[in-house]
Amino acid sequence: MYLEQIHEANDIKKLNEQELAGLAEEIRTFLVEKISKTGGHLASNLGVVELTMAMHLSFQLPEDKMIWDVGHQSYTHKILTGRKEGFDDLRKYGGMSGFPKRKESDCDAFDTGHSSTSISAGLGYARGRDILGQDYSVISVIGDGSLTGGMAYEALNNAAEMKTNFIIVLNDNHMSISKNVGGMSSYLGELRTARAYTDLKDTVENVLGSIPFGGEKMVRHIKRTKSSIKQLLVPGMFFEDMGIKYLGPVDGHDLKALCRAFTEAKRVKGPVLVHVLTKKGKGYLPAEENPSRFHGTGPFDIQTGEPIFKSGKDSCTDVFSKVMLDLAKKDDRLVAITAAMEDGTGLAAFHRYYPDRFFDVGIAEGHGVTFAAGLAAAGLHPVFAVYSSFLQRGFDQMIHDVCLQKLPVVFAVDRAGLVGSDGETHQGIFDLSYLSMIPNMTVLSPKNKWELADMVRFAVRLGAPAAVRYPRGSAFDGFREYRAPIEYGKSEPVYEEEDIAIISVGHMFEQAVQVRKRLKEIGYNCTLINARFVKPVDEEMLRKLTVEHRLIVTLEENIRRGGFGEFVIAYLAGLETDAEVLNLALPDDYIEHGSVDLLRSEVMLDIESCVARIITAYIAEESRRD
Ligand SMILES: Cc1ncc(C[n+]2csc(CCOP(=O)(O)OP(=O)(O)O)c2C)c(N)n1
Ligand SMILES: CC(=O)[C@@H](O)[C@H](O)COP(=O)(O)O
Ligand SMILES: [Mg+2]
Repeated sequence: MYLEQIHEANDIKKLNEQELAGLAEEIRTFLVEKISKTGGHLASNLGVVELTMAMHLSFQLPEDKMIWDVGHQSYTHKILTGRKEGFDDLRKYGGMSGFPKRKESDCDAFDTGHSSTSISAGLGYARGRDILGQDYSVISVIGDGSLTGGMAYEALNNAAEMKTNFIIVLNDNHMSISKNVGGMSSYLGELRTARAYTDLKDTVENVLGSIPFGGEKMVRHIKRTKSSIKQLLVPGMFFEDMGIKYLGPVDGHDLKALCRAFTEAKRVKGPVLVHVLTKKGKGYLPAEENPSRFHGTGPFDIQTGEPIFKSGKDSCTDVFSKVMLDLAKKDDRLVAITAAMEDGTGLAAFHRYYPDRFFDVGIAEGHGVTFAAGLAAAGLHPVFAVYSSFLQRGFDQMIHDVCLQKLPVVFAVDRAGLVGSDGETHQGIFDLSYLSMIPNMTVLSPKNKWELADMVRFAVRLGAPAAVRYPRGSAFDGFREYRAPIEYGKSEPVYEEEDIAIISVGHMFEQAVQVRKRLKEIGYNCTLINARFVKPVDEEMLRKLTVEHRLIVTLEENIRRGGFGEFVIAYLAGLETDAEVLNLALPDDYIEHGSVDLLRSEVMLDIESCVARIITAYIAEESRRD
């Protein structure tokens, strides 16, 4: 009933105190109902309902700029800025994004998706405002998990120096996706109990102050000095010492306290950090009890919290998870690294069985890569399991720290290709390009679950930098009998005919089989090769194909630029051959959210489009020859 009164930004300011309490409750019910149907990031959103409401009560939109780190917690912000109808199509193709998008609303000040960017972007806004002589507030909201990312510290360091008015909200729910890790997390843990420090401060001051002859002087001295005692008495010293005013900790579910804190924050000249304590999953018991499971969820039953769709098949992540356990049993030098994604990358079991050989470095992919390089230099066999789009953060480290020294780090690149509903920021569509261009890097991609297992084993044995890339979701379980041992740089012929040859990269194999089947039904002869290696490419195979084929088709779920197909074109251009090459790859663009099937058809990479494009190219090639 209160939600009905929210049609656009700032409408929330029309509600009174009692109505606001009702609104918070309605928002939570709304979120649980909607996300139980569409899936989405539930737990983080339930945790920031009051925080978001307080921000919307305290600031003016779209004039003031709110920047949500990662942005997975921006659902209440979307509701309060007139987008509640969008939740029926949340993260569906053509529907509302699960992250802030400037193109979606003028109240979304900055697009996010990858972690730890909000302070940098906010600071940029704040300085831009100053230079242009404008007057608005900038508020960056960053979680305690995202505060494990290096960019956040680079930005804090810079903010402290710039001294411009800038509000940083630290949403501390004591959780990343899994348990938060690291020294800053422990420090925040101490600040969380700052109530105790405040009490202690009062007690110490009272006791000392009551000492006759000099007690008050001691209190004044303690307050002035930067001693460890002061550290005990003043929470947030880390930030304060840097030059960033610290306010808090504030109960993140107490709307009045939050609004008071923002009023205070607005008065501060220079950067200020408001430390807010929230509970991830608040208000929905299954999410409160298991925030990791409800961090990002598919559709679920509200009563039980159980997922509605359960795939009977192993995911690629499951396969990787099992191989790692098997490898660890035989190789006591094998170590595993994750950047805050132990569940998502399938390393939770490894963590349980081999806690001393497991490292969660926090949301710190760049550090993770160089840390792995160090482990390798020390004689260990590190495997860094990481999502394709997040590994973009470790690009220089792969070049400079791993490959230049030929250190044997294995990259298990999960979520490669289209990931679906997370959209533009999370599609793993650049890795074949950025991995293949690095000297000394070997790049493999499996056609099915058995080959995935074989490739991980191969990569660990290789003793040189190697990446194995595989997609989100179910692993293809066909073609089990095609399991010839992996040979360095060698592809795998699956069907050998003539006229048309399809070279398929990794998980596109399942679709390539279907494409070939259709072509055969129409009357075309068609060879099918599983590339296996994206680097080095099997050049001998390419040369052979040119002899008996008029059209060579490459199929990959990566952008065309710098991908496998582009290499094939360049290589064949250097040979004396008449064979034409058709690259079936992704366009030079960002690809939005939606189901993978829909997205593939949108970019003409679904079965029907591939068949049509191949026939068109073949006919063009025929007429060229005639
Ligand atoms: C660079 C990067 N690495 C990993 C992720 C995946 N990720 C999304 S949210 C999240 C946890 C963030 O924790 P926190 O900031 O505390 O927010 P909370 O979920 O607790 O609300 C992680 C690891 C990401 N989005 N970006
Ligand atoms: C917000 C974020 O970056 C993660 O929560 C991501 O959405 C996880 O994706 P998966 O669902 O593929 O694990
Ligand atoms: Mg958190």
